[in-house]
Amino acid sequence: MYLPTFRLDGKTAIVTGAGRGIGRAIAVGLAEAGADVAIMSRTESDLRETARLIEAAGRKACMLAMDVTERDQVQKAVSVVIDEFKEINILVNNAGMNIRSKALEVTDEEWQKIMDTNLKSAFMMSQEIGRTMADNKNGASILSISSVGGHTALRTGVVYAATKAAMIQMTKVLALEWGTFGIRVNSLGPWYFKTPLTEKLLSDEQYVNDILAVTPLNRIGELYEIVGPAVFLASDASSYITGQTLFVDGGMTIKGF
Ligand SMILES: NC(=O)C1=CN([C@@H]2O[C@H](COP(=O)(O)OP(=O)(O)OC[C@H]3O[C@@H](n4cnc5c(N)ncnc54)[C@H](OP(=O)(O)O)[C@@H]3O)[C@@H](O)[C@H]2O)C=CC1
Ligand SMILES: C[C@H](O)[C@@H]1OC(=O)[C@H](O)[C@@H]1O
Repeated sequence: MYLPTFRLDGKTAIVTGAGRGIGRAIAVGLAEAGADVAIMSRTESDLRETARLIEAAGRKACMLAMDVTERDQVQKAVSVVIDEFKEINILVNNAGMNIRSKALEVTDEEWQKIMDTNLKSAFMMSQEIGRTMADNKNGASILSISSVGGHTALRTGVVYAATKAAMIQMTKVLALEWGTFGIRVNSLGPWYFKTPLTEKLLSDEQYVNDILAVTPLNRIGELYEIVGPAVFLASDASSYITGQTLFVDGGMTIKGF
């Protein structure tokens, strides 16, 4: 038999920023693949809807309304999830935001907010959960949601791009350090998907035309198209893959002329 399993039956996962958008899609997709899923964001009503979808998929949901930029809240949330699920096999660092200022207009507050939400949160979550994964040596998987903006220049903000590029490097170094514990660390680099973060931009016809002009598949991605790669990297089907970034971008990052 050559085909490995893409299923996650008996596994447990944590997804940050799972209240809506890509995080909700990945959280529900992991549940549909068999995992019990802990979900984190600040808006409880959003989390309740995601939890409903996870339970509709027949899996357990553990809801944590919290701020991923605060170390004490991260530590408390991880401890609650360990109490509930006993161990954590999969971490998805998805929480993120952007303030699309031109470089000359970026304020110190904007810098800090984007850095804390996108990068510091992913590192703190990886540290706090990596500790437990290292103890369990159970073949864990950490997946961070970077962006094509971590690989190529976008007009959507220098600070955001810096956080997403840093996530790609953080992925490589954590993969190097934690391979000995059997922990795999990878990233996904999405191009545009329609979510609350991008809804306004994607309602502008000219902006969408500009996107399609640099996208070989000539269309915007559908949320299920980011879920498949996420389940792949979370599952044993990618058991020999670590330190990598998989761009889910309709070909945008290879666009030449
Ligand atoms: N959509 C796209 O086209 C692309 C998105 N990405 C990346 O994908 C990830 C998800 O993006 P997307 O789904 O579009 O974004 P959304 O804004 O739709 O969702 C972001 C999620 O993160 C949560 N979140 C934000 N800040 C915090 C915080 N401090 N503490 C806890 N949760 C927080 C939000 O909930 P709440 O505000 O209630 O806390 C929300 O659930 C981001 O990292 C983004 O950079 C990358 C490339 C393209
Ligand atoms: C593709 C980018 O990650 C995405 O595009 C946006 O406008 C968002 O702010 C992100 O930068």
